[in-house]
Amino acid sequence: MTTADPNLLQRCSIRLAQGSLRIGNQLQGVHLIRDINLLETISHVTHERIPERVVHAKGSGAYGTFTVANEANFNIADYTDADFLQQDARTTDLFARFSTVVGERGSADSVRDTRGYAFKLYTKDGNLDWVFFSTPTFPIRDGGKFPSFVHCQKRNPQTGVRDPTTGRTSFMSRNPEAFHTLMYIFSDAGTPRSYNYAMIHSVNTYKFTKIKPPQIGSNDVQEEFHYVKLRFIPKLGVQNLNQAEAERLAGQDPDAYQRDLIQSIAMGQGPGWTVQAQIIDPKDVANYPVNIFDPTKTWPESVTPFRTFGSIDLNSIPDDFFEQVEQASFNPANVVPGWDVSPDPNTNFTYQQKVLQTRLFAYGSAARYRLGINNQQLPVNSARKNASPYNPTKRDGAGYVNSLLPRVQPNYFPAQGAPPRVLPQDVNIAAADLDQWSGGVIAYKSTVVDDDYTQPREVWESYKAAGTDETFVENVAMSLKNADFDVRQQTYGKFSWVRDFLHE
Ligand code: HEM
Repeated sequence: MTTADPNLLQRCSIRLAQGSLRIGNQLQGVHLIRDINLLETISHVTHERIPERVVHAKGSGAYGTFTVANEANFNIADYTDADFLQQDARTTDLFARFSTVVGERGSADSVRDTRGYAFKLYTKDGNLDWVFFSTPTFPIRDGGKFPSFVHCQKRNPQTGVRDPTTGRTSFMSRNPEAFHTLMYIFSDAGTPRSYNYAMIHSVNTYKFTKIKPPQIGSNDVQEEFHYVKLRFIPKLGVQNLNQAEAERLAGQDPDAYQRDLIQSIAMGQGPGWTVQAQIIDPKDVANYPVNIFDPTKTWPESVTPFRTFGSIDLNSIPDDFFEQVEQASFNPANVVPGWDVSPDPNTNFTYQQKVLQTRLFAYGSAARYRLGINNQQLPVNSARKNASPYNPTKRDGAGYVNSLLPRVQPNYFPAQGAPPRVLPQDVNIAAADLDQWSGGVIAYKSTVVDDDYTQPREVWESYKAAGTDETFVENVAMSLKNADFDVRQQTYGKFSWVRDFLHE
């Protein structure tokens, strides 16, 4: 009657794994509260679920490495003093999670959507998260629109059904800054062959930073920076499904992308990406042809070419999906010295963008709700043991284990005899004019101008040149076929800003 399993329930053996202790015979008996196994295992199964991510709920994860691989006559270390980028061929371990945006945890992988690509690089200076997309742009440029942007793609709050009248097109047609992103989502790039075959883009603008040594006779340490966008090119090539193939696959195998990721790694043929950067000097921003902080825009390659500086390769899969993939939490606010967020500066541009700044709050908030205040101590999220700096004031709270902190350390700083936990010197990070702000509070709402359609038109011309324009129109039509007349008209009307042909 005894089944010994030392790994369960505080390591005590299970006495009655599949039955229960009861008084009385057979089915007429009543349970005993001393049936510890029954009480513990039932309590555990009723607590198994945690909230799924409000977006990007369906995802897959894998481990791998980032390797510095500079192209000829280029050295990324000229722009950043991020430790992990200082030497060619230096490798850094990483964890990656790939996802769809809209669907719930059980939804199909191959539906038309953007794909999320999140990377956690376990650097010596702590964790750096790159939380990126398959599309080069984002549909909104004001964080205040994010709740509506999410809800419009989710289920109708009355019926629980996802329907096109309350859906993506209804919202987007009233927020035409989204149309550049829709140009990508409604091409076959909206249904990649699997996660392994898609482009990856940072979308938001970040900064590479580098500390300049003090001038002779001065102690003033200055930080110089360059604005940067990243792009990763799949080593397996970009491969997409058409609408019919994607629909068939969604029915046949909703987990097809996840399966492909796992199987390709198991066979030693895991996916990889070549990592590239577009880099802009802050002094060139004012006269740049587009607002470089607008996530609905791309930076023209003809003006700012991509430079290759690294490679990402995935080589192993987590041994516990819930522990490592479901409990992973990424955050663009997880930065390391040498990489920083862009400030979305308030210059003389006609509108401001606050998407990245909204994100800096949103991900930590989501992680605290989903995983608790000590989410960063979960093994997949925590910095590696050899990472030097840490913050001793982040102590206690539910689920606190903190095996990474040296024992017997004060929970404040500076403290007598404690090791250094802060950067050795104060740095003047407000070095550039673009980082100086002043002004009053304004209630701001972004407006759409004709120039917002310039890049969508360019994308449309590229489809015509490649012969994929018909496919794009079919994909739009398929997604709108069940929508209300008004929504269809509104959407086609907005696409006519892109090109009259689409309106016909
Ligand atoms: C205002 C804009 C945005 C807000 C407020 C926002 C917020 C969120 C939230 C709350 C989550 C769930 C996090 C969690 O539960 O752990 C999430 C996930 C994610 N977001 Fe965003 N997001 C925004 C824009 C973007 C953009 C522009 C990108 C890409 C460039 C992006 C990429 C991702 C990815 C890849 C994930 C999944 C992370 C994972 O695998 O756990 N998001 N976002």
